[in-house]
Amino acid sequence: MFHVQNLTKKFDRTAVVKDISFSLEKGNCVALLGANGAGKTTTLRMLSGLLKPNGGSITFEGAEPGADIRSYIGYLPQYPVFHSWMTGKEFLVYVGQLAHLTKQEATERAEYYLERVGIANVGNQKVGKYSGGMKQRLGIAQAMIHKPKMIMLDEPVSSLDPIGRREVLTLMEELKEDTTVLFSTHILTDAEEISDALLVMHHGEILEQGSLASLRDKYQSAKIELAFKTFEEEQLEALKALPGIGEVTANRDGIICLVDDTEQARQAILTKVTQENWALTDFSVSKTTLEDMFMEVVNK
Ligand SMILES: Nc1ncnc2c1ncn2[C@@H]1O[C@H](COP(=O)(O)OP(=O)(O)OP(=O)(O)O)[C@@H](O)[C@H]1O
Repeated sequence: MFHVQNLTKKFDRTAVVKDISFSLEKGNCVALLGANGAGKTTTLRMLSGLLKPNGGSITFEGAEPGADIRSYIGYLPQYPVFHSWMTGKEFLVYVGQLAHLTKQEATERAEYYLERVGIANVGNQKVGKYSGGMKQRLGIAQAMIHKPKMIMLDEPVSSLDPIGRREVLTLMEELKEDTTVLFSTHILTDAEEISDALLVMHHGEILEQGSLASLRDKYQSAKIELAFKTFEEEQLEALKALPGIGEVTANRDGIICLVDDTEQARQAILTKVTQENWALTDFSVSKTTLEDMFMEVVNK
């Protein structure tokens, strides 16, 4: 329902978003995942109509040709500015009127969205007294007030404490019943927890995209993690030579073996450990995580 084609942005002569293309399905919650400086904010600002691209197109299915896309999109910036002397309700009525609603419509919507995002009880309190989590909820209500087809949230939970973070993540997951949600994050577990699909951005490019399930299918593999009381380089080499084992890497916590055949690899490792009398302190069989996938994609 929403298509981005060959979108590019340059600052001076440096391209920070490089020819990116993707589509979003209606009613999905999609994470734009990338490290600091990857180009996420620049992308969201272009998609929300705040920044002019140097090239490419953004289209909504069913939109009038040449229509202002801002009426289809709600946007919550990474550092939203609220008028702290206003109450939450006054603020929403104000932004509703800026979005060309009548005062009565804006008031009705303000009441509805205060309820929808779970802060109706503090709607008549000054925003200056809100916690970080309440402010983000108010920011989401502000982005929804004109009933957009899609909302874009830039790092919506990165400044919140664990409780606020949980509340806002749950709310975002619920919101896809009302609208499509695109949010940026550098936190892999947040993306994994609530999104249906991922766009993996690195140095201005979308390196990988797809549903969480399809990316898991493509990248997820079994792994065996080992730790020894003392670690020698020869152990690494010996493990690499065993049957059923793919790539072997060492980090400060131990050794990670990606395995092609879990049972064969498990038996081969344990036999080798016994034969060599290596002092094994940890042994676990698991699956690679989204973080492993991210590292694989960005290091390709
Ligand atoms: N107005 C600007 N002028 C020049 N360079 C800019 C401007 N805005 C962003 N950049 C550069 O573009 C690159 C991408 O920045 P952007 O803020 O889009 O990344 P990000 O993925 O959102 O990072 P973060 O997670 O740190 O917010 C960075 O190298 C940044 O320094």
